[in-house]
Order: sequence, then C-alpha cells, then structure tokens
Amino acid sequence: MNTTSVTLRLLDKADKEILKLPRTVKGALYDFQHKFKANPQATGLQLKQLKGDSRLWSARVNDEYRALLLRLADSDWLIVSVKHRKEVYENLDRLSYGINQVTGGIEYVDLQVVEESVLRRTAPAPPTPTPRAQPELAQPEPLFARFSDHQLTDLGVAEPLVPVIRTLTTEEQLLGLIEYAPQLTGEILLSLFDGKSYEEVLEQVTAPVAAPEPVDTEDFQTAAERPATMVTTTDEALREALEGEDFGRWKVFLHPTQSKLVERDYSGPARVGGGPGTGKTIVALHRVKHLVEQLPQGRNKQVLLTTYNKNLAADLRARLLELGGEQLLSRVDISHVDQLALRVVRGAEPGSTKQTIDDNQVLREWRAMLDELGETTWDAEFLHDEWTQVILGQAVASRTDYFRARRAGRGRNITRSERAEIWQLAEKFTQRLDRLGRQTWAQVAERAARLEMERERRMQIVEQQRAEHGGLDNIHLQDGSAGWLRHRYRHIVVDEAQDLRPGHWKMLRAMVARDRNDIFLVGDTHQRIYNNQVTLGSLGINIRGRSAKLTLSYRTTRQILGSALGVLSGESFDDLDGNAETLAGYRSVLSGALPELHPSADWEAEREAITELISQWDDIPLEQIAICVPTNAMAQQVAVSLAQSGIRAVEIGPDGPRGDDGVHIGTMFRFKGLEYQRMIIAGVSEGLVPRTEVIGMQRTDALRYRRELQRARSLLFVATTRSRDSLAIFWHGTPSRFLAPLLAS
Ligand SMILES: Nc1ncnc2c1ncn2[C@@H]1O[C@H](COP(=O)(O)OP(=O)(O)OP(=O)(O)O)[C@@H](O)[C@H]1O
Repeated sequence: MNTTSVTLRLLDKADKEILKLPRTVKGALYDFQHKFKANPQATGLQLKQLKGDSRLWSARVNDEYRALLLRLADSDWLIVSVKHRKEVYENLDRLSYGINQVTGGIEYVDLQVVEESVLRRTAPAPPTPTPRAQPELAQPEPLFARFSDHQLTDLGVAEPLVPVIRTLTTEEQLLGLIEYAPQLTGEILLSLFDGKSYEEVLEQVTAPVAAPEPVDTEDFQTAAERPATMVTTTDEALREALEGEDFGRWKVFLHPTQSKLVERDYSGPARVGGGPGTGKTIVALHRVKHLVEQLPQGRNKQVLLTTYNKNLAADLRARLLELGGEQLLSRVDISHVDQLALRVVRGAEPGSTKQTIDDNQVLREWRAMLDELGETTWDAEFLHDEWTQVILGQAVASRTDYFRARRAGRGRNITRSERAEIWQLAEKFTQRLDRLGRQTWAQVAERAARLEMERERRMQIVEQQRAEHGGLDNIHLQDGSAGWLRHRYRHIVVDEAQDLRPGHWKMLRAMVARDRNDIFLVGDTHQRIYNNQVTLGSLGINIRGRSAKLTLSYRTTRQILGSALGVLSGESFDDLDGNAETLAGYRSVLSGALPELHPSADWEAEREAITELISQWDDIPLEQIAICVPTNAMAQQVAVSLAQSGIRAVEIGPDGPRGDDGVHIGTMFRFKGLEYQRMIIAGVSEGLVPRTEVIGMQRTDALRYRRELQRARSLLFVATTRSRDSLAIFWHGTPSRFLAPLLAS
C-alpha cells in the first residue's frame, strides 16, 4: 500500500456524531488522523476489515473508541462514524453503505442508530386493554403509505432505510429518523410529509442534485468527488471539523446544490437567487475562495467582494477571514458598494470636501426646500424617487431629455407641463445640495458609473489602436492616454444584489472585463427593501442562461418559514432581469414551535407583554434575542421599557449593533443579513405595517401604492426570516393585513 499520500476525509453527519463525543476522544481523534495519514498500517491503529466486507474497516482511536472507515481506493479513506468499541462489532449487518443511484453520492447508514432514534420519539403504547372492556384500537396510518418503495428510491431516498420509513406514523418519529439519515433522504421525506406531491419533490428536491451521467454504484472514488457526497475535501477542512467545539459546518460541508454553483465555470455573469437562509452568502464566500484559488500567484487584489452596506461588508470580511485566513483576504478587495463608488469619485476629485448624505437627510432637504418654496403639489418622497430613479438613474441631462425619458414602473402618468415643473424643482434641488456642499449616495453612484465607463472607453480605444497598429510601441502615447490602464478587477462577486442601484451596476460592469466568470451575484428580490428595481440585461449584465436558485433554508425552521411565506402571499417578484421569480421549492429540514401571535390592546400593553416574554427567556444569551419594530421612535420606547425591567438592550444602527451587550433592537431595515436564535417582531399593526401614508396612496397613485406595499411586505418577510428557532409576532389594535394568512391558519 502506498503510505506516502493518504487521503482521509470525513463524511457529512459523522461530524455531528463526533461533536457529541467526550472531549478526550475528540483530542484522540485529532492525533488519530495524523497517524493514519502517516501510515494506516501502523500497528497501534489496528486497522482491520469488518466482516470480510471489502470496504468497511475499523481503526483504533483510543482504548475505547474506534473509527469506522470506508476504503474508497488504495490510499483514499473516508471516516463514516466514530463509535465505542463495544458498539462496533456486534450485528454488523446493520451497517450499510452504498452509492445513491440517483445522485451518485456516497451514503452510510447505521440502521440500529436510526431505529433507536425513531423509538426514542415514539410515545409509549397505552396499557394493554382487557379483551372485553376495549374495542380494538385503530392502527395509525403510516406516513408514507401513499408512495411505493420504488417511488421513494426513485426520488433518492436511501434504500436501506425504506423498511424503517414504512413504520413511521408520527412527525416526531420522522424527525428522529431524519436526524441520522443521509441529507437527501431527510429533505425528500419532509417535503412529502409537508404535502408536496411526488412530481413536485422530483422537480424541486431531486432534480437539482441528480447526477447528470449514469451512476456506477461500485465506483466509490468517482462518487467521492461528486458534489452529492458531502465530505471534507482538504486536510484543513478535516482538521477544522475535528477540532471545533462548534465549528462552522458552512465552511466544510456545502450542500450539493451549493457546491455546484461555487465551482461552475460560467461563460459570463451569473446569478444565484433563493429564499432567506439558503446559503447565498455562504456560496458567495466560497465562490470568492474558488476564484482566488484559480488566480495566478500574486499579491494584488483581483477579486472584488461587495454588498450594499457597511455592516454587511464587515460581516463578509469576518466570514471570509474565517474561511480562508489572511492569505485569502490578501487577494480580495472587500468594500461596500457606496464606499467603492465614493472612492472612485474622490479619486477623480481629490480636493472635494462634499459631504455625502443618506436618504433620510435627503428627504429632509427636499421637504425643507418645498416648504421654502411653498410648493404643495408634489411630496418629497415622490420627487426624490423621480429624481433618483428617472433623472439620475437614466443620466437625463436636459429638460428635453426628461420630456422623453421612460418612466416605467414609476406610478401615475405625468403630463408634459408637470414634467417641466418637476425638472425645475430637481434643478433647484441639485443646486441647493451643491451650495450646501452635499451630495447624495445616488449622485455618487451615478458619477462613479460615468467615471468608470469613461475609463473603460479609454481602455477600449487604446485596445483598438493597439490592434490596428500592431502593438503599443507603435502608438504615439499622449499625456493622460490610457495605455497603462487595466480593468480594476478580474472577478466581481456581489452579495445582496437586489438592493444595488442602477448606477452601482453600471460602475461594476465597467470595472471588470467582459469575460468568463466576470460577475457572480447572489440576492433575493423577495428581500428587496429599497426601491432599486433593475433589469440587469439593460445595464450590460447579461445573466440569461446563467441563473440558478437555492431552495433549502439552513437557518429557519419549517414552521417559521411557513409563516414567512404567508406574509408574502399574493405578491409577485422579479429575477433582477425583468422576469418573474418565485420561492417554489423553498424548504427547511429544521423543526421547531409554531410562531406565536400576541395581540395587545395598545402599544404600552404590547411593550409590557414583550418585556414579560423576554424575562422568561433566561436560557440563552441576550444577544441571541432581537426585537424588530417599524420605527426608530418605537425602538427607543421598547429599549426604555426593557431598561425599566432591568433587561439590557442595544440598538442596531446603520453600522450594526451599538455595543455587544443585550437584546438587539432595531427597525426592520436594520435586520438584513443578520440572524438570531429568537426574534420578536413588534408593532405589526395596520397603519404601521404598512404605514398609513402607504395605505393612502391607493387612491392617489395605484402603482406607487403597489410598490410600497410590496416593499413593506418584503421588510416584514426579512424580519420573520432572521430567526433560527423561534418567532413571536406582536401587535396592538388591528393586526397588519399581512398577518391575515397567519391568523387564518
Ligand atoms: N452548507 C451549509 N452548512 C451549514 N450551514 C450553512 C450552510 N449553508 C448556509 N449555512 C448557514 O445558514 C445560515 C444562512 O446562510 P446565509 O447567510 O449564507 O444565507 P442567505 O441565503 O445569504 O440568507 P439571507 O438571504 O437571509 O441573507 C448561516 O447561519 C449559514 O452559516
């Protein structure tokens, strides 16, 4: 046997078993993997084949514990389990392994462990009735009676589990089975249990992970390389999994649908959609790592990782550091997109002292100006949106151009004379900002886009000249020529893509050459919380044919997910490219309690009820609890109520939580990208969610009303999907219309 380069991997789920082992055993396992890789045949390891079986082996971890290994090839081994010595050698028939015929992935099942787990969740049988006193008890219907064995295995259920599956009669038992079953079996059974049809599961769960080629169920080495086999792939990943008390599984075990997207070679820009918690950010991070690994050696930052705010960018940096250390970080520019745009603009205007103001400040400026002018025809929000989306967004440079500008999706039609009025107001507003030495983020984005597009154009001219004159040397280079210019990045990865402005996209497009794997973006339009509707194709980013969707939530329980989907019901969403996008197939294998619904008579009573609930939660750190409210004022009021009961709280500001200690409180806008163990959403009352002003728009501007309503829904959807384990929704007075499906069920 070749002992020089032994590959040792760890199968998904074995790590969960390992996490439960005593500390000393984990330490021993760490030493074991070193020794094993040095020489599997070393006497101390007592490597032996189980039961004459050709692939399953056991090896000694310490006096008490044994590792069970599958031998994939001569020097390629896979740890499938770590068990107490007494549990290894009895009844070997219960240990089953094989290659799933649908996915081509390696699966391992210990039937005894599964059966015991099911049994633990089985309610004790009622006392045996005396023959005469009781009528015969009806046997409960098995959960999956309506599906044949063939149907189950065709969907990808692990064949050895079929007999146990036939015995299941309760949800609890099913959850017991899923805990120790291969990942796909769990996903399939829960989807069927939750009411999906065979065909739906085939399309939504099985097809995305099915092997594209016929599966050879004897070829374990090929199987180990398929995305469907969830294993650690590198030494580092194995060490990580063995070392960590609560290591980040996301770093090591990607879902097959995730790893395919990470590793694919795309002929151009690609997009990954998917509901909250499906691991879009995780995919973006792994994609960055993958792209960096393909780069030639160097020191420069050829990959840009960007997102829409500072807080999220900081989080991306921390997670990328966790994933690949300083070495990976050294090749990646991580910047939030506004900051990036500002950098471009400052680069072009080094002396500029302009202050950049956020949307709230801009609206205050609009209002101040309208007040001063005594102008009442138009409201500040409308003018701000019109200016940002139509005038700035389409780079409209003159009044005449504005008369011709497209206003798709902008709400009510406006006449020519109204356009003239708006144009005049917009001009006045721009001058006012100039005078005050201020600029808006939308202006910065558009300016940055123009500068970058101009820069790219100069590069293209030089390229063209180079082609025509046969080399740079033959071109007469003038001062300021672009001969030395290169695209700023080789690859751009965007997280939370749904909230970037058109200007951002134009800037990013110009920063990277149109090439394979140029732009990779992840986002979910159901979570769009700003009014930045874009059609990427029209901005030069063509994702057609390179669009995919993740559907398995790793964050939220099925129960919370059901409520979150209820909040969205009846609304339609786009795919960032003008087509419809749905959450079909969105699911979870995590289970928990149903969300709690708490009505109150008024706001004060609601705050009391919230305080009361939190004071009962003394089993988790306060930082794992968050309260989300519709307005800043309400956030402050909740903080005061909590303080009066001695509960510490911190508010979440634009840059994240202002402090470490206490329950996090914030408005719905602040929760994007965050997650908590327990979430409270408060003030979900009609008039607050959606706001009264939005409801009023129904009469004045139907299109705007629909857009604002969708945004309010999305905000609530984002808030509901931040919680991992439990969700409590509070309101006073009339509950929000968005809660109707939850109240009806
Ligand atoms: N393969 C995986 N294994 C384990 N955990 C995972 C995996 N993928 C994602 N997660 C976990 O699921 C949670 C959600 O992941 P992530 O933040 O990437 O989702 P998202 O789709 O970007 O969510 P959102 O749209 O709500 O921002 C995180 O806690 C992440 O660590």
